[in-house]
Amino acid sequence: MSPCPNRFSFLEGYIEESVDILKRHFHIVCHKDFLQNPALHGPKIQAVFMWNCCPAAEPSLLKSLPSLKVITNGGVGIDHLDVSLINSFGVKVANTPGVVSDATADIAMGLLLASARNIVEYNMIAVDPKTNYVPQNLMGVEVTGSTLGIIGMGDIGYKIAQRSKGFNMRILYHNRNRRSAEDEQAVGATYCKNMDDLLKESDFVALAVSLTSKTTGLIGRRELSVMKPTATLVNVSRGLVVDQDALVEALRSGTIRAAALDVTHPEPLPRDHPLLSLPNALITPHIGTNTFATTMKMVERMVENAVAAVKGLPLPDEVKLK
Ligand SMILES: O=CC(=O)O
Repeated sequence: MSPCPNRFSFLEGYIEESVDILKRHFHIVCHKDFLQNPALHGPKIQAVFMWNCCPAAEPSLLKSLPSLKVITNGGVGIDHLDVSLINSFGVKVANTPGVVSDATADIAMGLLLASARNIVEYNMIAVDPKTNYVPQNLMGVEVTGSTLGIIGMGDIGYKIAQRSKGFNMRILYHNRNRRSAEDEQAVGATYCKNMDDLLKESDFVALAVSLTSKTTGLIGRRELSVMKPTATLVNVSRGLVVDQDALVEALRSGTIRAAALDVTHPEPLPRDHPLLSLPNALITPHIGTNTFATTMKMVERMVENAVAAVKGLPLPDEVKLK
């Protein structure tokens, strides 16, 4: 793609190397600069580049961007965007599916292993010379050969299954649609039409669904009570998929063993949130895609979507309402 200095876009929260990619194709207007003079910048903006932590694309913003062709989101989840509202302004929405799946599946496995084997606690013990090292008091649970239940078997869920196969895990999955027999065989996954069957049998339950009205609160008090008391809940989807109050209660009462969460609601959690002080909750601040390689791939894909929209061409990853 050739440089196109007549294209304008927002910019917020980008690493330097990715800014270079953006600048090859767009003049950049940072969100904070835009806010200082919307009347000057607004009419020129043709593409908004955003992450899910950015301010929402509200009607007042959309009205102030008459030349806008596309909102291009870094990441697969677009639950923070009202696609039909945005489309009603003649603006397309794009995301970056595919390129985020490996890194997100890696984080799911990282959380699973860290929680199972108390890696964070042991790191604290190892670096604190005052602590007595008594491993018997902090036994981990075995990952190899255990049962993993994956809820949401899209690209990310499937990549979690691929990784789990290397740990000789028994893999159960629950998904709106059953995967093909070849997909199931390739990772040795068994379909559970009924989610409770998966919850009852799994030592680890990994959530990899998109957040929709159907998946909001999918794991609540009842579902947690169906899980084994020795089970660990891993969430790399969205915080709202889990009823957090019910989760706190389940972790306190021993209804389940532990939770390892890359996503919460809200993000970040307020400093006094009970989840932050529970010894059996391991929290990371939504870093599923946060590697250099994946970030660069996301930005490249965001740019491809934006350039296509500005040129009036089909978008590689347009989000279309079903
Ligand atoms: O949260 C990350 C994503 O939606 O890709």
